[in-house]
Amino acid sequence: MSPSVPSSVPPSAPASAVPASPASAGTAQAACVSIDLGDRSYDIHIAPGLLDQPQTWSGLPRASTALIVTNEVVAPLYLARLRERLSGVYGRVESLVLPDGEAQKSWDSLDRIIDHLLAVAADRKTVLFALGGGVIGDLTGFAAAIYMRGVPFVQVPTTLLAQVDSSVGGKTAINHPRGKNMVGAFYQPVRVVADLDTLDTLPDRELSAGLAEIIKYGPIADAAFLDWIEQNLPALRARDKAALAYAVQRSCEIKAWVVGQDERESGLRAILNFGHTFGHAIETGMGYGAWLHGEAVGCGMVLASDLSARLGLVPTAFVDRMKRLIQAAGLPVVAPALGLNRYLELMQVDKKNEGGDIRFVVIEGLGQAGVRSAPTELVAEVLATHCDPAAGAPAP
Ligand SMILES: NC(=O)c1ccc[n+]([C@@H]2O[C@H](COP(=O)([O-])OP(=O)(O)OC[C@H]3O[C@@H](n4cnc5c(N)ncnc54)[C@H](O)[C@@H]3O)[C@@H](O)[C@H]2O)c1
Ligand SMILES: O=C(O)C(=O)C[C@@H](O)[C@H](O)[C@H](O)COP(=O)(O)O
Ligand SMILES: [Zn+2]
Repeated sequence: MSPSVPSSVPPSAPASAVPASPASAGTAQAACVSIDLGDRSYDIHIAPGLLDQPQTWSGLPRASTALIVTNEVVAPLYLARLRERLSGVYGRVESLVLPDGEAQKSWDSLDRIIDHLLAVAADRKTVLFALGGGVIGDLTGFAAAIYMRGVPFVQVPTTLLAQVDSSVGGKTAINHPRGKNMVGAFYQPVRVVADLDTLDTLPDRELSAGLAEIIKYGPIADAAFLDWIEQNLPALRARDKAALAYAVQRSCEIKAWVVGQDERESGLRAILNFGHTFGHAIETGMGYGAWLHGEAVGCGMVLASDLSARLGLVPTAFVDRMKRLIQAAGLPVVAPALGLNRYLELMQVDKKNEGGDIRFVVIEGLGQAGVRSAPTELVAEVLATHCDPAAGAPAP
């Protein structure tokens, strides 16, 4: 089955709200994107300054206790401010500060969250707040899904990647040494609060990682957005707030539109995995954290674009276009030489696979994606073209 994208992607924001070029740089527009999932529907709030506004935190599920889960990098930056706001809402505001890094998406960290909840006698109404990037979001979301069979949680994403992707859609997980996100649950947050001002403190390398997932939405669903990203890449890299606001909003609109139709990835949702079959293999094969998720996805999109071309679905000019854009975003475009057999072994556990066939998200035309298996010889050609033994981990 090939879940191609239907022709009607969600309409773009009104032209007046879209920064058309770097010349129109300015202040960010506040936006609210809704994700329509029946009784699991929720809003994604996107604006600068949200963290400190009392109204951001009103209307959440009532409870006596809130637990903020964050990490050692984010806590000194934002924990006190979130705690202050939440203490006006909840009688007791607890916090748990974990170490930083992709390696924390583990049984051990999950156990620490569950143990902390039990130690503070958190009841089944306790609300969890995931304050941080995708690692904290995926981990806290999974803890929320399983603690007492499910407690509400709020995503407070503080990386670009988390604001445009991981905080939205309810995929929660931890990693396994054999594969990314291998243990997890579909479990939706009750709200997403994306304060654009938190991006001010993000290192450049992490900003680029977020750009990878933004770029992804163009070829899979919205050719006009791909054009816009190309034109506005310098503004995005310079952290122009209006450009970032639009990129976050448009990414969330597209993701909400996809997830609203296929919450549990029975078909269409798989297009959000463009670049991820190769990308997850790179992350796992290199050891979690050596390549950032966004870096591996960026490079993975180059390989998946080339595979699309070799399958005769897009012209080679499209591969060159994607490679140029990904490189210009500050992302690696040369994959590590793990060897064909190791790549195949790693991709053999991909969640999209069916009946032993490795399946890739391919581009079938600008703004349209599908999921297909490919002859091993073509995969080998792609790897031979884009892997280099000199491509170690990207420089921190
Ligand atoms: N659930 C999903 O749908 C989904 C989607 C995409 C990615 N993911 C997952 O997300 C993870 C990657 O997320 P990520 O890129 O946010 O990585 P991350 O969570 O590791 O954050 C990146 C780095 O930035 C730091 N940081 C966070 N906010 C900061 C801020 N405002 N200022 C300064 N530093 C800050 C973090 O401590 C970390 O060092 C991966 O595990 C990936 O698998 C999940
Ligand atoms: O939300 C989705 O669906 C995605 O595929 C988004 C991806 O960017 C994200 O990395 C996700 O965690 C990958 O999911 P997985 O099912 O391939 O582990
Ligand atoms: Zn991803």
